[in-house]
Amino acid sequence: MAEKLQALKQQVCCSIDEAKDKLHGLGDAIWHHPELAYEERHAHDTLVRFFTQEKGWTVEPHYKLETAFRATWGPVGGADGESVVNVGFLCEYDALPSIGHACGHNLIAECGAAAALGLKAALESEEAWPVLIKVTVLGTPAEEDGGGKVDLLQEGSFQDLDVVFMAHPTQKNATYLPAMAIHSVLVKYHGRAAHASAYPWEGVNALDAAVMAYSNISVLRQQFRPDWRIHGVIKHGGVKPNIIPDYTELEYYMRTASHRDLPNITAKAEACFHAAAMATGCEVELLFGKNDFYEVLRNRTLEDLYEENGKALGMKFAIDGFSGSTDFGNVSHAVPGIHPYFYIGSEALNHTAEYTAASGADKAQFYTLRTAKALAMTALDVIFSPDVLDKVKQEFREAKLREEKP
Ligand SMILES: NCCCC(=O)N[C@@H](CCCN)C(=O)O
Repeated sequence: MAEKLQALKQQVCCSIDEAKDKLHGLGDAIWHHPELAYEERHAHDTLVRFFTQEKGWTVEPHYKLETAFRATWGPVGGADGESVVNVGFLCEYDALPSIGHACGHNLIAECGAAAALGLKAALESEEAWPVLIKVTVLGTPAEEDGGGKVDLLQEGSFQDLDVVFMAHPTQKNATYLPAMAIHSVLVKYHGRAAHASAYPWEGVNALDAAVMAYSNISVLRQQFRPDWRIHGVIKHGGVKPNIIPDYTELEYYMRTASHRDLPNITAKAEACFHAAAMATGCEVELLFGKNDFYEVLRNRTLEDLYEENGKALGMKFAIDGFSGSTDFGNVSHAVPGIHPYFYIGSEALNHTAEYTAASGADKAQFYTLRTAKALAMTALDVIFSPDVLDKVKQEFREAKLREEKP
């Protein structure tokens, strides 16, 4: 049995290696054409074309969202009437404003596609499987802004999946990093314009409100728990020194270790925004983001298997580190899964121009495809033994119960 599983894992690796040029072409096409959240039309079309050209995939473009897609293969194996084990791989492909693929989501898309291709090839190489198996690739837009996975969860797109996999590029390999829950808000101050020299007393200064809000938050921050974060930018700050700004806009991200604390951090931040409005006489409007992201619910069974497979491929794993937030967090509360991080051959930091360069460099290819192999090998572990899937699901149920306790 163990030898058979090893042979299948070998098949995963060979198939991904054989497909490396077209997989590189996929990641490259997305990297060269960065698109913002919910606008990833080129990436969507590129991925849809890719899976349409591959044999055996049923592809659904514009799946529930304009720039989402689903590609499915199977079911294969098993006997009639058996329930299907449906393994999901997720592809992200949105970029950041101004700096392109500075978070390497082009590589996430490539990695998800590669893992799915590798797993399919291994499954095809074997005639008899004890269970019915299906492979699903979900193209999930808008991770950087909005949360396409949360939209898709609300549409029921994850309901028939048993386990989900994706991986995110960063400076090291890690089976897990503590992604934070996040809530966002757009803050708009409305004041009154006036000539800033001739009759300033007629004005109501919306920039003063924005600056006070920024300072209030900065003061508040020193009383935060170490695992809370808040950060913002002034998106509009006025147009000319001699016009008292009648409109300003800020955007803030509020993060906590658990989504249960988001209402607490939000209430504190709201007080800061309202205080600035009251002090300056401005009106304030708070527009909260449509989807909160949850922290990632861990599945150690999957993490351990992934680490074992990664190590067999030569990966070295870090045991600590920091992260931002991800809408995979919400997925992990609905379906067991993992969201490991992978090194791409560069020490550059995510969300910098240097990282954009690193995620488009040829050097990143080896690491991305190695990660895809480890994901597909882990999927094989789950498929190959019903006990492993039972353990994964049991751990998920227990984590949910713990998490739901008051
Ligand atoms: N953990 C993956 C990092 C990806 C990332 O940077 N995501 C953004 C999400 C912002 C959602 N509005 C982040 O700032 O954490």
